[in-house]
Amino acid sequence: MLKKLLALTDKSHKELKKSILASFLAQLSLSLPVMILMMTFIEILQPFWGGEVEWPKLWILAAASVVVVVLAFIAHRYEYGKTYVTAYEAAEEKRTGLAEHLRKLPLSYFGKKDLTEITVNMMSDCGTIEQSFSSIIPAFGGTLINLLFTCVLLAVFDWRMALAIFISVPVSFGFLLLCRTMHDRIGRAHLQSKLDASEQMQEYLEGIKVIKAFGLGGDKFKSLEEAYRQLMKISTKTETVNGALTTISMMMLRFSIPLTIFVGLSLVTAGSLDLLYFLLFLIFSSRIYTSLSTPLALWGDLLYSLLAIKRLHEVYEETPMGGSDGVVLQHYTIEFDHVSFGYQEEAVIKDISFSIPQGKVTALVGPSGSGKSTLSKLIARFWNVDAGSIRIDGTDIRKIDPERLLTWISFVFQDVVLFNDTIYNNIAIGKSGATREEVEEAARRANCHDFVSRLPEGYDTLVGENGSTLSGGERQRISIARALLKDAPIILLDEATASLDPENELEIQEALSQLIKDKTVVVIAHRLRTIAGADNIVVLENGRIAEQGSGPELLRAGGLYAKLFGIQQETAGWAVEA
Ligand SMILES: Nc1ncnc2c1ncn2[C@@H]1O[C@H](COP(=O)(O)OP(=O)(O)OP(=O)(O)O)[C@@H](O)[C@H]1O
Repeated sequence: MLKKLLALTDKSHKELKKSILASFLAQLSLSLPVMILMMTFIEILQPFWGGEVEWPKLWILAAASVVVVVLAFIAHRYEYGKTYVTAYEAAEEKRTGLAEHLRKLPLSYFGKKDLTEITVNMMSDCGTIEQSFSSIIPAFGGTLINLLFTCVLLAVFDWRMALAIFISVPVSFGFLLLCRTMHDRIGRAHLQSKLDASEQMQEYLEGIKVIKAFGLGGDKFKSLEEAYRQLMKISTKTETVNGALTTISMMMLRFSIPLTIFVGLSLVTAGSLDLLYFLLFLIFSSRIYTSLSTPLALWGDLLYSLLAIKRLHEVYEETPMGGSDGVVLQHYTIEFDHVSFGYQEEAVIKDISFSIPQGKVTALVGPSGSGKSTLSKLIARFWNVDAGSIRIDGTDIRKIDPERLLTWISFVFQDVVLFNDTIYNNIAIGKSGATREEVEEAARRANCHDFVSRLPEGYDTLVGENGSTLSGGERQRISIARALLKDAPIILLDEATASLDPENELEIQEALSQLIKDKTVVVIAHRLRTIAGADNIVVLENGRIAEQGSGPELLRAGGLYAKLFGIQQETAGWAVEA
């Protein structure tokens, strides 16, 4: 049950059971001295009701006390080790498992969820799991088992007194169970509010340049402030409700005290319970209620953890893209066969069929929003098509595992993604196990070597977050070096030189020429002169193919391509005028 409820792996389930057992043993080790004390009292007070003190028994009890102290020490050490180790292991397992799972999800998932939500899932929800595994679930489970154990033990002494002591336990937990819907509602609102505040903070930090440039500090800060005020309010409300419910349940629990006194006195008066036993039951019951306050106080936290775990597992319920990782491709001709696709309901690509021959350069052109980038990302299976199929070497790409498919494809985008790592490592991710010579050779061919050599630490220079210490052109060349190292047979280029100065552009054009030699290339072009020599130019308009052919053919045809070409010729002479 625990395994299903918390969606645990076999290993975590086993470890969690061990930490509950450890918590039980630790609590038992605290109860045992009280029992020994009870038995010692009974023994010492024997003369009061006409018996005799049995000294050997007292010596055994004294020895038992020493053993119990040692056991208590061991049990607490074991509990500490088990609970924390289990918690950190479970959180680590969840975080890495989640990261791995996310990698396999289609990009459409990331369209539905933004990055902040995923980050909160990974950090905050996993943190809640860490806390619940270290201090909530073991303590809760351990106390309940200890309670059951004590209940049975006391029932052996006198079942009527045990019943009077424990009767309020199911009542107060029953009350908490009845209030679960309220707990869940507030817990969900709290989690959502935390997410909203994180989103606001992320937007604030990401947009700090724009905020400064446009003087939006006041407005943006106000919405951030409001998000945190809301979080403060809902946090206070959560604590108030939790506190009130816990207090009520504890009061219910303590109803058993007068009941125990009443039952005890009745039994003593009727002569069926010794006064001494009655007093000892009273002492013991007060201890039980103190230890019971732990699970009652943890109840709210437990439900909150379950909500966080549930939210985390909604991510796991998203199905990764299927496909075999054993597919082998011999040729790299790409065919679009009546492909339609839309990010939402509306189709962005409409019944498109065309072929991208192996070893040739195919350019995709068209007005902004016509679907060029979408087509290139469909080749890499970032999304599955809605209708029709895309085939490489005759194999429908939906039959190929996405990670396997990407081994044959290299991307060079305008918005280069670099990791906050050394230049060397940023290039080396192109090929696992690449040698230093291979990395430097790729850097040379991508025109990176000269600028890298001028840096104080050369290839070991850290590039900052997303390469913030490098220029746009340098970042671009590193991404080309990475693609050169990967040496994939299919290259997808999203016109990489559009935003660069002429000198940088030349260097990148040279690097790109190296990259695309003998490859199957799909290039998305914004400036038509850069793809005038492409083998085939596919002109898109509103998600459909308007025309295709070579540059001269299309110019002669006088269609959309010729029109776009004409516009670009006119704007080529544009200049800022005072
Ligand atoms: N992730 C997305 N989610 C929803 N809609 C999207 C997404 N990406 C693109 N679109 C929409 O799909 C359409 C085609 O976009 P796409 O980026 O393929 O066009 P494009 O021809 O490459 O444009 P541009 O030349 O401006 O880069 C546009 O209407 C765009 O708004």
